[in-house]
Amino acid sequence: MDPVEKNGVIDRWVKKHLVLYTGATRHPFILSIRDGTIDFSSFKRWLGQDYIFVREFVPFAASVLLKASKNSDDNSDMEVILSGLASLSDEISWFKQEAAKWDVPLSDVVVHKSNQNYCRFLESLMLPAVEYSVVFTALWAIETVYQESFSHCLEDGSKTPPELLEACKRWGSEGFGEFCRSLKKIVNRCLEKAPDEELKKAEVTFLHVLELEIEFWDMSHGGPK
Ligand SMILES: Cc1ncc(CO)c(N)n1
Repeated sequence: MDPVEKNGVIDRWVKKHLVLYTGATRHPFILSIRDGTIDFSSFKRWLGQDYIFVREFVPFAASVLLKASKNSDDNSDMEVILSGLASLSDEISWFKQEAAKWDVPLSDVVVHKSNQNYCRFLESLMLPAVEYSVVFTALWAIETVYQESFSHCLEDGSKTPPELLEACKRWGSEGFGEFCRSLKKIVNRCLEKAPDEELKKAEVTFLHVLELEIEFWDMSHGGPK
């Protein structure tokens, strides 16, 4: 393993903020999928809300792509982000299919407050003035929380209901894990070179993503509406 990856900024931050990080990646909602006790009405609520989130996430990812084309000193960044965007197209189709299967009408989902806050945060990051390393930190964190959460539901010994396996595999699969590792390498490289003030901003952004992810899971968790 290369030394940058082993001792990179990201690993330091994850260690430093482990309680919050674990709060986002081992949330009761995810644990209830893993132990098979999940209430399907919670899953349906998550499905409808996440479809809305993902639609907002597309322009955010596109804004990161735009920044990569202007600011990045490594040509391969763009290819990594582009592959992420391509899978988002597939993901939107999946949400539509899945929603039809579960009878979740996507056309009249009422956007929940926590989701709205999260989408507003994404919008604030799309502004041209927000640094590449800062938005890339957010991109990495957003994807990684899902990767760490859903892969946990696929580990040996988990009792994930068969109906939810496909959802877990979308983000929990080895392929998505590889994508997240590519993102992490890019963030670490950007942060190595970032001035202190920018580094501080990126760390605050990381923490903010973790908080918003926890609120998103909180919103999804619980019994029927
Ligand atoms: C809330 C949320 N966070 C992260 C992801 C991963 O793309 C997602 N689909 N939704």
